[in-house]
Amino acid sequence: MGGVTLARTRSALPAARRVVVKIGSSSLTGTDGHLDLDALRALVEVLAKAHADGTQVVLVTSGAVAAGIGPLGLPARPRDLATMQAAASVGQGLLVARYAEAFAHHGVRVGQVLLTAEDTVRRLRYKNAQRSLSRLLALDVVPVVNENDAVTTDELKFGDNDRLAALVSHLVRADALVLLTDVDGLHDRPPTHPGAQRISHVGDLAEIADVPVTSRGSAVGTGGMVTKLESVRIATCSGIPVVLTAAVNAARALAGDDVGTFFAATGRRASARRLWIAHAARVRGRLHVDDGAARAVLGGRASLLPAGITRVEGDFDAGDPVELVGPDGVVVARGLVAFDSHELPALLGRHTSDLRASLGEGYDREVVHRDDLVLNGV
Ligand SMILES: Nc1ncnc2c1ncn2[C@@H]1O[C@H](COP(=O)(O)OP(=O)(O)O)[C@@H](O)[C@H]1O
Ligand SMILES: N[C@@H](CCC(=O)OP(=O)(O)O)C(=O)O
Repeated sequence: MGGVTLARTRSALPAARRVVVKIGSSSLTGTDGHLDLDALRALVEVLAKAHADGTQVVLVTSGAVAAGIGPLGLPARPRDLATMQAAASVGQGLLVARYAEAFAHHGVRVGQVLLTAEDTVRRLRYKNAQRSLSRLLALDVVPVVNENDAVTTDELKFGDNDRLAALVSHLVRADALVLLTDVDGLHDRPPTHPGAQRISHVGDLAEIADVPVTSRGSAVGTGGMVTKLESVRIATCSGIPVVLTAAVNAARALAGDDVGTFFAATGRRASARRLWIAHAARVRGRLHVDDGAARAVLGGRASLLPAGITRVEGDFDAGDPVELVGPDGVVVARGLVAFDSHELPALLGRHTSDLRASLGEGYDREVVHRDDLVLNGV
C-alpha cells in the first residue's frame, strides 16, 4: 500500500491489503463470564467478508481463559498463574473450535497459532513464526493467534493481547491494526465518567499525553486502556496505523468510517527485536550510569562498558532487559544486559583492559552491546 500519507488517515483501512484484528476478552464474553457465541459469530461474519473482498486477515483473539471458566466451574476469572494456565488450556481448544465452525460457515479455513513473547525476541523463533504466518496467509487461511497461555511464565508473558497484536502486526507487515474492545475508542476521560467524549483522530500520541486512562479493564479483560495505548505506540511508531473501537463497529472500522479512535502512523518500521526491547513488559533491573556513559549511549553509537556504571539494581540474568538510568534519575535507554546481576558489582567503574588483566577474557565485554540498546522511545 501507499506510504506515509495513506497511513495518516482512515483511508489506510479500506486500502489495506493485510490487517491484524485483535478482539479482547471483554468483547467475547457475556455477563456470566462464558464465551458469547453471538459476538464471536458477528465478528467472524465481518472478517469473512473482508477476506472474501481480498483482504488478508490475521485474527488475534483473547478469550481462552474466559472460555475455560465455565467448563471448569470457576467462580470468576482466575488470577493465579497455574489456574490461569489450566483455564486457558481448557478454553483455547473450545475457542478455536468455535472460530473454525463459524468461519467454515463462510467457507473460510482457520489455523491456530499460539505465540509467546520469546517468539518475537529470539531471532530464529521470530523467523519461524513469520514463515508460518505468511504461509498460512498465502494458503488463504485466517491465522487465529493467541498467547500460548498454558505454558508461558510470569516473567515472559505478554499478559494482555494488546501488545501481542502490535508485534504480530509487525511480524506480518500489516497495513493496519484494528483493536476491538468494549468501548468505542479512546475517550477524553474513562468512559464511565459523565460527559466522557470519544476522541476520533490522534495524529501523534503526544496529543493525548494528558488524557486519563486506567489500567483497570473490564472484569475479564487485562490491562484496560493502558495496554491498548502501549500497543498503539508499538504499531504507530513502526509505521502501522491503528483503529481502536467497539467490536460491534468492526465492519465500519475496516471501511474507514468515523468510529472509535484512529491513530495515525508516525514512524518507520523498526526491527521486532528492538521493539520488544523498547516495550518489554518487565524490566528486570536498572543500571545507573555516569554522565559520560549516558551521553555516549544517547549519542546512539556506543555500547555500555563497565567503566560507566555506578550502581546496579535488581536481580537479573544475562540476556534480561534492563533500564539504563542517567545521573539525574532519568531513564535514557533499555537494553539486554550481558552479565548476571551478581557478576556486575566487581566490574563497576573499571576499565576493560584492567578487567581483562585481572579477571580474564570474557570480562572485558560490553555490559550492554549497542545492538541490544534502544534509546528511550525507540
Ligand atoms: N480514557 C479511556 N477511554 C476509553 N476506555 C478507557 C479509558 N480509561 C480506561 N478505559 C477502560 O478500558 C477498558 C477496556 O480494556 P479491557 O477491559 O482490558 O478490554 P479488552 O478485554 O478488550 O482488552 C474499557 O472498558 C474502559 O473502561
Ligand atoms: N491470552 C489471554 C488473554 C488475556 C487478556 O485478557 O487479554 P485482553 O482481553 O486482550 O485484555 C486469553 O486468551 O484469555
